[in-house]
Amino acid sequence: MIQLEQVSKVFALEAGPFTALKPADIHIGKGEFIAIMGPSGSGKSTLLQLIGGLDLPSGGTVAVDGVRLNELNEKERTLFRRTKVGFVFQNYQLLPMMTVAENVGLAMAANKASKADIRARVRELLQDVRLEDKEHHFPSQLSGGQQQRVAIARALAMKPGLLLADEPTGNLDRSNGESILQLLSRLNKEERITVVMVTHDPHAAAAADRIITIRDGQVVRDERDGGERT
Ligand SMILES: Nc1ncnc2c1ncn2[C@@H]1O[C@H](COP(=O)(O)OP(=O)(O)OP(=O)(O)O)[C@@H](O)[C@H]1O
Repeated sequence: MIQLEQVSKVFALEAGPFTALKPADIHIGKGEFIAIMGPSGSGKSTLLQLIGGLDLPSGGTVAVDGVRLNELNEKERTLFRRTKVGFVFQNYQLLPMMTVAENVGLAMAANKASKADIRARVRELLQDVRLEDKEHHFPSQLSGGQQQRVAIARALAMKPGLLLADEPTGNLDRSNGESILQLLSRLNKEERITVVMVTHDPHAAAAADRIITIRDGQVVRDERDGGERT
């Protein structure tokens, strides 16, 4: 489903070029649940952004469902992100002036879906994350765990096959973090959504079926079910 071939990322800094990701080959199959681990600054978020087309590599290619992201123009890449990928962030990134229902329906509204379709899908999603009674609340009226569940519902609005989560449990206590991990696992197992989650928490990573470890911009380990792959 996702193929990274010799993908690298170099940032041009005043002090000179800085390599955030050294050339890496990573293949992610449909329906996998992957954790990307590594110390702070090792390149985890950079890798996630390349997979999701939020950024383009300096070298190599990223292909999702056979589509090479570097061959898309800006408009096509925006459409790709909006329809094929769901993004979840550590700080939820909900819009504070919009209700839960409006936040969840945002991508559909941007894609010009009808009001009735949006209402039906939002209801379905909020049931899925067990927040059907919070439809008219504003994000500030919810707990962190609830806000993250809204963010996950929002990410799923366009029925993407791929969910990318950057430290989704990073701001949550153990029990709220646990419920987010269970939700991601259920979406992965029951709805066959491919999940790629960045985390530095080994407990969170244990929810995944495969753990890719990065250090200093280099993939140093790729482990599945306790057995090493590379
Ligand atoms: N836009 C940018 N411009 C310059 N340098 C960047 C940029 N984005 C990331 N970097 C650098 O690339 C390296 C990798 O950053 P990245 O955010 O991928 O790390 P990370 O493993 O996700 O870290 P953390 O766990 O702290 O979030 C860091 O040294 C960072 O400073």
